[in-house]
Amino acid sequence: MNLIHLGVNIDHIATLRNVRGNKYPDLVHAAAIAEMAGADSITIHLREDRRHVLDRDVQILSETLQTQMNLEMAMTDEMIKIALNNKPEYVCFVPEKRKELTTEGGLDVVRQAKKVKTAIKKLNAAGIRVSLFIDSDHDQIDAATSCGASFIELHTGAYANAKNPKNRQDELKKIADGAAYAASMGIAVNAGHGLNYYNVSPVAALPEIHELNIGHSIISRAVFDGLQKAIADMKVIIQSARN
Ligand SMILES: CC(=O)[C@@H](O)[C@H](O)COP(=O)(O)O
Ligand SMILES: NCC(=O)COP(=O)(O)O
Repeated sequence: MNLIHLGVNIDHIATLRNVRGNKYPDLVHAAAIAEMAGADSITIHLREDRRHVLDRDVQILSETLQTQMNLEMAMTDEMIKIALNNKPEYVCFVPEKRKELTTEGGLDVVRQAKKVKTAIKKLNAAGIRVSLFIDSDHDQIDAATSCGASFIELHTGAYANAKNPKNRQDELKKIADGAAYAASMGIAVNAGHGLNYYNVSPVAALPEIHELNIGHSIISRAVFDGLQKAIADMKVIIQSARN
């Protein structure tokens, strides 16, 4: 069987923690559960605005992860320094816009090929492999290959957000075409963004895809999956206090 890997993105555990400035829910705890459940890698996106994952999380997770860290980040000197200090197995360069709710598009590797190449060289020299989060476009795939990236991650957001079946099918075709083209160029292919329990299967079926990175939908489902027990546990505690 052609195995596919699952990278679990735990950003939104940090969103929940930061909203109250608490110590919980803790990312180390979340990552350990994800790994015990079968995650092949743990993805975290250290955003420049630190809206969820924090520098401290990267540092602690780099000491505790049993699998592999896929550190998503903007391609800036500050972020590259953080990666070099923490040595994740993978860095994935992602474009960031300050006001976006979540990542809106792929990295323009064609336009900044020289900068991408230099950054990849620096990280590779420290033993860190680099992935580029790009749209499914032949020119971008060619540029990623010639810059020396180990992987590309195809942005599945347009597919996931498509409002009608025809658009969704068109977006799926683009991803399928990009995956096949990238494989023919000899570069490994991951994919992710906005994948959920209802839309993931057609993407997972594409044979060239090595790993899917999925976060928001998994963390969201976990809330409902655990809600009944969480309430029952609290009932036991408050009732026991009266006994
Ligand atoms: C690159 C990508 O698709 C995800 O990492 C996404 O950007 C997660 O970041 P947020 O959790 O901040 O949306
Ligand atoms: N790189 C994509 C990712 O990490 C997960 O994104 P999402 O499932 O939270 O949209």
